[in-house]
Amino acid sequence: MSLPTTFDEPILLGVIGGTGLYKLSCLTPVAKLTVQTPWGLPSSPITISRTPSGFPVAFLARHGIHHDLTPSDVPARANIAALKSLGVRAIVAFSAVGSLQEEIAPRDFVIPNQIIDRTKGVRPSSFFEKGFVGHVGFGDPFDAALSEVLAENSDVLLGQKLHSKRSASDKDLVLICMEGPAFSTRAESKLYRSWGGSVINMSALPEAKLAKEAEISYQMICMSTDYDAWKEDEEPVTVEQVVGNLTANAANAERVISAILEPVELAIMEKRVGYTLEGSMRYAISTGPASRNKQMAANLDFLHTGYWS
Ligand SMILES: CSC[C@H]1O[C@H](OP(=O)(O)O)[C@H](O)[C@@H]1O
Ligand SMILES: Nc1ncnc2[nH]cnc12
Repeated sequence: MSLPTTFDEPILLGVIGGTGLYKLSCLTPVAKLTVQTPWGLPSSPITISRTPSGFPVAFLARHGIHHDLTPSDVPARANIAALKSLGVRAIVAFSAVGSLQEEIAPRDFVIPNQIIDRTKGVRPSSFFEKGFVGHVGFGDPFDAALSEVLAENSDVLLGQKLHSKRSASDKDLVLICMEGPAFSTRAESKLYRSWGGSVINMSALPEAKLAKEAEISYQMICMSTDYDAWKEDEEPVTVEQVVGNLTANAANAERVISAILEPVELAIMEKRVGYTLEGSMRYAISTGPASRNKQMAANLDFLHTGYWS
């Protein structure tokens, strides 16, 4: 059945699916949008569905619906800009991750609060470039209010643990984002453990940075699929292991998705989530008005309409 290709209401919540999550199977799609942006097309068409109480949710498959994009090739700027253009205020992003700590078992879920960047500078990582320079604060890469709503509502796993930082005194949950596509060596994996890494993936960056620049609240929910390569008594991770654990744990992923969508939508409607960054980019520009590149200014107007025009 072909779906409508337009949708006229603002869509406040976006979900980005990672490896193994190519659609929101708990919801029925009501529209499928192809959104062109100044940074190209997103990884996939954006599917709109409604939650049981009628809130629209926008879903995007990070690697494409057939998983044909490597982590380095994901058009993250187009993905974030496309969601922003639909009115999205908050993004819940899913990711398959390796565990760097014994206590985070494969199939556990993790809501990290910090990131260490181990990408290699090959991914366009900002909407701001030469000719229009802007700087965004990234000390706290994830949105604390969104993270709290997710932590409160995700503890629905059968037989597995949810790891989240609920108070200032809890240990940081640090996500290492590496370039890939090859997995880490054993030596790298041990190095990341010595840095305090909790989990590792190839996808949090630049997604999280771009969401900040777009003034969108962003939090990643990670599903652990393996112990990476640091465990001497185990074979290092393979993609079969990742996919096997994702498949075996699909019911828990569904449970988490079904449990979080409505509380997050409600938090956005009540402005508890999705508004902390509003207006922050307006004053984050270093280039003087007369010296700004006109094409870039036009592109940025797609993201933040009227801020600098
Ligand atoms: C297929 S294993 C490595 C791959 O899985 C994760 O993808 P995503 O974060 O989109 O779920 C990881 O980041 C790598 O891209
Ligand atoms: N060990 C690992 N390293 C990087 N990305 C991953 N995604 C799932 N497992 C991973």
